[in-house]
Amino acid sequence: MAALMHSDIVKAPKALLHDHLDGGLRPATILELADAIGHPLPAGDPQALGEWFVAAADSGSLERYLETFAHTVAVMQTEAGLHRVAKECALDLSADGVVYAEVRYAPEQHLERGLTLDRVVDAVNSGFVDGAAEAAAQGRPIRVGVLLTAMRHAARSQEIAELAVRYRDQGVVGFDIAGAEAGFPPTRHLDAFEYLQRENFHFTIHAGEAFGLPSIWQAIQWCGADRLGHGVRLVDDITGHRGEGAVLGRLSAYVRDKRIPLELCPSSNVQTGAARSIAEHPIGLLHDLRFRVTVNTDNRLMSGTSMSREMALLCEAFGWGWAELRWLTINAMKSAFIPFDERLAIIDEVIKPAYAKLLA
Ligand SMILES: O=c1[nH]cnc2c1ncn2[C@H]1C[C@H](O)[C@@H](CO)O1
Ligand SMILES: [Zn+2]
Repeated sequence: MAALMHSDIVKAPKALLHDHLDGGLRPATILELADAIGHPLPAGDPQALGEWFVAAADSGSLERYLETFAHTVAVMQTEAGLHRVAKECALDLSADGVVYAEVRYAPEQHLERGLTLDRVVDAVNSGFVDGAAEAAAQGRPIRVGVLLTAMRHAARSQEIAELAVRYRDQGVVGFDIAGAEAGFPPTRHLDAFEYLQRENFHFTIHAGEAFGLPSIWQAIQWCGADRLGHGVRLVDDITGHRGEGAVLGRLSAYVRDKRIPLELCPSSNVQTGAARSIAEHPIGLLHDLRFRVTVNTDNRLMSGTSMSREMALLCEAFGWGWAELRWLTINAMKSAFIPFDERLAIIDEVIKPAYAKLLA
């Protein structure tokens, strides 16, 4: 059977758990916002700027990949800029057929022009509300939940964790830490994670992307992460290959037994060197071994991608079809940070009926 086409996949409902707000701007918007504040950019038209981001992020190193965010974060320092970026994010995801998205960003990176943390969160939230309302009016409803990220090299995780909890009834559904992984273990932020656990709050941790098993082990066993951002290096704890009786070590077995969700981001991993190619991406093995695998975009701008494109690439590389896309989508929805009854409603009322038709 021919691989599913991108245009088919756009029409299917999708759930996205790992998408950075500051990694998903429209190039045209960056140009306009940068012009208004006099921020110099490496290219002068939307096409060339989009290509510049992908090429610069295609670096083979997480540290260099992260340098490209200087240009997106620079134009997200005002309420109007943040509102616009969030609104367009909701619209772009819904146009791609995403029905549920958790979008993350680090409020502490948006204070350069005098905003407070609360004003940053308010501006982003209102942008998402307006974008979701417009998407619904266009007949493509989307639910957006926000994750607040703390930067792992900085020292504001406790403050950001408290901010997330304060906004838990106003659109913020979880917490995360991101940034360079090597040299910045998750246990540096143990106080924040312990606080979040006492508050019965949800969090994910970027771990096992640029650094290996110790980072994943700390995220799960010291910090108590609900999910793993990437977690792709978990394969270092699995011996053997696809279809050849792979053997799980203690940590990978624990992650699988506990159904800890993996937020895998195939294109991003190829760009930062965490995987050699999509075809060689560990998602094939992790799928075969029935880990709780989810597919994500990470940074749509830096990877020139979308949920539908990531899925199309996987269908092409692994011969996957609607059955696998349904499995991935339900895995993601089961792993979302919104309440159980709301997750179930999206699975039963939106995802299952749509995939039943596609599979028929
Ligand atoms: O894949 C990633 N790994 C670690 N950090 C990341 C990744 N993608 C984005 N970030 C960082 C850069 C952003 O400025 C920050 C908040 O979204 O998170
Ligand atoms: Zn990420």
